[in-house]
Amino acid sequence: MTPALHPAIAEEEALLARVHAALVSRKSRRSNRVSSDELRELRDEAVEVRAEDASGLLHELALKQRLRNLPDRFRENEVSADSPYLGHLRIRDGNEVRDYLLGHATFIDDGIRLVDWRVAPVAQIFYRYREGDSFEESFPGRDVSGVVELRRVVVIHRGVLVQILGDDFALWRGPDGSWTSEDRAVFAMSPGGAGSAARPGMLGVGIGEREARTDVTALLDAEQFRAISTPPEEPLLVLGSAGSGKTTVALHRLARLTAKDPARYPVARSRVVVPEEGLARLSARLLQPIGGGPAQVRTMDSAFVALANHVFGKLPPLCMEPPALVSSLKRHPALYDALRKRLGGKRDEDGAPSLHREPEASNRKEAPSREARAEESGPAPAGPISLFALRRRLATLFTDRTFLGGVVAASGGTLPIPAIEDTVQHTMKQLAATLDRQLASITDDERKQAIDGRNLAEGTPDELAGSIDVEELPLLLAILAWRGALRLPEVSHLVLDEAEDFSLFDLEALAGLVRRTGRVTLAGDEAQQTHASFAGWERSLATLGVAGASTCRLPVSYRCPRPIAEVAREILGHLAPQAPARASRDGAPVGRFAFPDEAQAWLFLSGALRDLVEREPRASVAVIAHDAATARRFHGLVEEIASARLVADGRFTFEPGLDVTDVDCVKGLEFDYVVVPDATAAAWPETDDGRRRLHVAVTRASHQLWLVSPGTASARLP
Ligand SMILES: Nc1ncnc2c1ncn2[C@@H]1O[C@H](COP(=O)(O)OP(=O)(O)OP(=O)(O)O)[C@@H](O)[C@H]1O
Repeated sequence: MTPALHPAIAEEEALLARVHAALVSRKSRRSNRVSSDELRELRDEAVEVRAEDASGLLHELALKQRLRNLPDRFRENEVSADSPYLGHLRIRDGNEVRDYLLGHATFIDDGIRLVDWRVAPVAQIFYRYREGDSFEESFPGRDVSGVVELRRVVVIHRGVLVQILGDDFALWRGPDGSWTSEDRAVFAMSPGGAGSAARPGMLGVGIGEREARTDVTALLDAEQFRAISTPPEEPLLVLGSAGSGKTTVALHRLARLTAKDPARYPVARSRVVVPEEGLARLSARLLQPIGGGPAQVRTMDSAFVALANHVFGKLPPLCMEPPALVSSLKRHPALYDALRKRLGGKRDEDGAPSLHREPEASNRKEAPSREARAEESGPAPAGPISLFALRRRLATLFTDRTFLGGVVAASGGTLPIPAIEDTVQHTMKQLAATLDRQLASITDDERKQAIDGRNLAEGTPDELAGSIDVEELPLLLAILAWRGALRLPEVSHLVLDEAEDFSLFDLEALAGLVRRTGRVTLAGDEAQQTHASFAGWERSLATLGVAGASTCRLPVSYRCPRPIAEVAREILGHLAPQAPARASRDGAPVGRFAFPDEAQAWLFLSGALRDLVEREPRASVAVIAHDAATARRFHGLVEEIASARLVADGRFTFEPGLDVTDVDCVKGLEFDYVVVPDATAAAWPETDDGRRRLHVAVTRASHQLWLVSPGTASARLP
């Protein structure tokens, strides 16, 4: 502990004590709030008492009246005594010195100025300047200038000050209450970076020992804050490599603009759409403390089911997991172009039956009036488009080998030829009469059940009869949009995270939510696309209706320490961006282990994991396999570890412990430790897709990565 830093600790502890005292005093004044009856009694008394007693009573009356009228904003935005603020700023303006505390709520009392980072103009100074910098800023109605005398990030956990990060030092309190100092560079992101001298052969760098993490709101860098402060009416695309803070920026932007102008941008009418369940859960958790809790966070599937319900009413049964190639074809830009040519015009061009029917016969829930439609999107079609007719037209195309062959040919090799036959066969099964219809002549219901009580169709190809693929919903909505017939309720702001995974159909449909406003934030990284659906940023933005969106590229990779960032880059090979993001810190070397077969590899690994969760029960550990079946098999080996969870559907709890999962579930997520248990050439092939998927898996680690290869190691591994 550097003795020169003692005054910083004393100063911050004294400040926290003052804040706590002010909070207690505010609370007791509030609990003294008086009812109207009490006030009336006091007033009556004041009229009746003798003159010499009246002044005391009147004073009490005035005080109680004032307490009663405390503004509501203090009631809504409670400052928590457990963690009242996250930053401390001192500025000098001439002879005047002022201290500000930065938090998630406003509290101005007893000489304490605690301001909400989202709305307080002074927050700009905190994010844009460092200690010793002179500043000049324009705040609404005035210009301010001065010098930043002090700028510290603080972590207060359960009411106790546990970390102070100055611009060039880091201090933290150990469990015994003693303080330790470090150079700030070692401490760039979160406590686990310390102890990075771990040997590569040992899993564990001490991350689990500390409980409190620095609030990322206090750590935002100037670039990130600039992106967050983009005017709310401007669409914004946030790019950056894995872990550069894209999600952080997108969600903070949403929280800030909805807090600054809640009437125009009501948070409850804002929407966040992400590809997978895990990221949806994480986004909802991240939004909570920054004031974005009421925003609607949806996975793509659930968002499109809701929108299709709104437009078409009741939907047929949905096939949630169509064969992989069918799904790739239905999300591909080549299909978008081919369908747009066939079905995109206001009139059917190929003499096929009309897709429209008269409004009376429609199953649309809220058919807009013709006048409304004409006003919003030019000439109205003959009537709302019928879901039934639309599906029939699509099914005709999805069983037309010549049409599908054209799509595959136009895909530039990104769709394989078997996608044609897979799509035809799958569509035929969906077109078949449902088993219920085939068995309509059997009247005894019991005879229509299997002996285990399940429906006869369950688990058989008959199950598909009458269903439509969930991927087809955006496609149906996009066709309506092309024909000027898509009417969706507008949202106040739309965030699309992992935007490289949104197909053109998805974007065309979602454009309906922001058609007139363009109020969107997209966050993405082309190196992380895990489907062949990405059509490039330019086309994606144009399809969403925000072709001129501002773009920012975040330059620092915060999540992964340097050794992991380097391995990730080598895995990407020619797909890596020209200018690599700067890794924010060093860390433990990546562990590489090769074994002749799975039995040995996994035996070794399960022992190492058992040790790790015992040693660091507070750490988050993920075993990320290339597919769900491998994850399930590996889980079988560790299931007796109390904190081991198999996560196949993205339902992460974000509790400490061991999650065994697969790469499709983890996009956008982060774990202290990541282990890839099947780092082999077979599991992660040498294709662009294979590289990107392995890259996604390894970049989930914020402290240490292990790659375990049973059999031939992936050639992609350095
Ligand atoms: N300025 C910052 N200082 C320190 N940590 C930061 C900063 N910005 C973001 N982080 C942290 O870096 C990690 C990665 O952030 P985030 O998930 O937003 O990145 P991302 O670019 O969306 O990643 P991915 O591409 O994997 O989805 C998080 O732990 C976040 O809290």
